[in-house]
Amino acid sequence: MNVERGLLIVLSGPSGVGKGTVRKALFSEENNNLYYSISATTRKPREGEVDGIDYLFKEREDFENMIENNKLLEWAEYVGNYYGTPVDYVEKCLSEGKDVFLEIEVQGALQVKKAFSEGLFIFLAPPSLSELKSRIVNRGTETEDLINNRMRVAKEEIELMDAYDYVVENDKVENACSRIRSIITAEHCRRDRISARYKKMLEVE
Ligand SMILES: Nc1nc2c(ncn2[C@@H]2O[C@H](COP(=O)(O)OP(=O)(O)O)[C@@H](O)[C@H]2O)c(=O)[nH]1
Ligand SMILES: Nc1ncnc2c1ncn2[C@@H]1O[C@H](COP(=O)(O)OP(=O)(O)O)[C@@H](O)[C@H]1O
Repeated sequence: MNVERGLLIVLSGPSGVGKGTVRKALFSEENNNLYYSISATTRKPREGEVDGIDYLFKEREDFENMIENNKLLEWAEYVGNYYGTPVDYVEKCLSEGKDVFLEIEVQGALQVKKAFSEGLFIFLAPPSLSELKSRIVNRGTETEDLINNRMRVAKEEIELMDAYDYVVENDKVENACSRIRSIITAEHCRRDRISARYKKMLEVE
């Protein structure tokens, strides 16, 4: 049977805007056809993070082998560490008609856009730069140097938001989630899957 390919959904935006929080909220609800792609990284696990759930934690050498062997759909070096999307999982889901959700930084999202222009690209934006900084500070996972580094990168990333299909403001987590759900629903309708089914039915008539 010919299965319609799934939708590749890319959520991106500056560090600290709430990508992880919004993604976890989205996945805490029932998602019939949405699958999260777990990234590989050379970053050390934070307290409470679990290998194989939050990330696939790798040594630099292992990550570089993945790059060399084309095991990554995209990868980026971000504030001193590598992050990348294992390609096999994404391809397998899409070919089975499942929607795949990537939560990645901006350089990586733009790489995916080049390879998969049919993807759905969503930029999560903070209500303001000062709110972004206080979210990073309040999260308490970064030293002052790293915070300044992330804010510097964030400003560069925000300038790239027009390259995305949609910009979603993360004022409240539940608002951002409902906007993202609406966008996914609308995208499925836009891609005309139902009309393709009808065309087949009409051919049989
Ligand atoms: N390009 C790319 N970026 C990723 C990937 N996985 C995570 N990231 C991004 O890397 C950045 C740093 O992630 P992390 O160290 O977990 O910090 P946090 O997201 O700011 O809490 C974030 O913007 C993530 O969205 C990936 O597979 N590829
Ligand atoms: N809508 C929101 N309002 C207030 N705080 C938020 C919101 N979304 C996320 N946060 C908080 O901001 C901080 C950064 O969120 P996180 O999900 O780690 O961001 P990212 O994954 O984009 O780096 C966390 O402390 C989180 O609880």
